[in-house]
Amino acid sequence: MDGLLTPRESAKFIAENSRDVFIDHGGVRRVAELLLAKATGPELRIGGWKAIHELNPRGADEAAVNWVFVIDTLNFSFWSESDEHKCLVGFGGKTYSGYWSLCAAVNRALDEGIPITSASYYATVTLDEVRHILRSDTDVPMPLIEERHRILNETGKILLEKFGGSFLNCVQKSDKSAQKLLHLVVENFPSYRDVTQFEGKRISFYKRAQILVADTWSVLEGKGDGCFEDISSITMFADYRLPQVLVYLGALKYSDELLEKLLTGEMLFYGNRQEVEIRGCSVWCVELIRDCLLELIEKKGEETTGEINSILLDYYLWDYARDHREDMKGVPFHRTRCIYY
Ligand SMILES: Nc1nc2c(c(CN[C@H]3C=C[C@H](O)[C@@H]3O)cn2[C@@H]2O[C@H](COP(=O)(O)O)[C@@H](O)[C@H]2O)c(=O)[nH]1
Repeated sequence: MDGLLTPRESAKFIAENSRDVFIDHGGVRRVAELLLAKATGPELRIGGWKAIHELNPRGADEAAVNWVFVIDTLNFSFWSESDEHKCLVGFGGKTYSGYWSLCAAVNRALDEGIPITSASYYATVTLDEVRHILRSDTDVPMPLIEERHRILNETGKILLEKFGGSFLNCVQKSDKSAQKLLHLVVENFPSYRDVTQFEGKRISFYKRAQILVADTWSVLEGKGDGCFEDISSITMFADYRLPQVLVYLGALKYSDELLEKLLTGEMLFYGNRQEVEIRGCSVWCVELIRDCLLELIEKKGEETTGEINSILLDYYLWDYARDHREDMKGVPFHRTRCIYY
């Protein structure tokens, strides 16, 4: 699309023109110092994706790549009105909420013999079947079930028509370029087109497309078809958890007016100025944290296992938010109901 800014350009432009969201450079440095202590640990490396998360596939084969594709096609909007009443999914003796409830539901379906990761199945899956597959153990269903059904049918049909029914074919068409894969995804799959406008410019976040590239890189362990030479060009993924944790850690600040609005639980519509500022400033904030961290590692002369990029920082901060849910209770996340994040 002409005049469309890349996610990185969009984030920089938004941060430079934001009125209600601000990056705190002292906070950026403090987060970089927090991460420095982890720089040589198991979290800030590609292997963490499998080692830390039991629901993620163990394999690196075509089935694992197609698991990632269907998960990231549905990877949006898990937040519930009240934290006490939410969708929960039991699997393997554990109970999962939020994003993990989706992974648990997909793994439960596979265990029940439902081929939910096969495009030939989900291209024509019915709404009732999707309701069964994503069913909650509580009386609160997973949000946006109808949209998830529509997107599964749409995405499955396109994968069958254009990529022989397997996302691995799409990956192989990218010639080991993360940017080429990102653009193949957004050009062919409409539900991934996370674009809007800000101050008269057309901006892109591509949150689900970027996390799809990142998760493909992770599931393939950065090897073979997943050896993207430009993987570090992928920015952090603009969801609703990362802003919350960046505010909690002091790297991001909201104006009093915006904070008041979020504390009352008011919804922000997709593309609303303040919603765009929250997402854009969060992406730019993580870029600055990464730059600061790489400087600190340089100064310390520390050897790290492989390059630390925005993907690994994002994964770490997202897991951190999960592990500190209680401590973060006082910091609101922004409530936008949409299919993009
Ligand atoms: N920025 C960013 N956002 C991420 C993820 C993930 C999970 N992905 C990786 C992490 C571990 C696995 O290994 C996956 O590879 C989900 N989300 C978003 O969060 C929201 C759900 O939050 P809660 O309601 O608390 O479950 C929703 O918008 C969802 O889209 C990530 O990593 N980064």
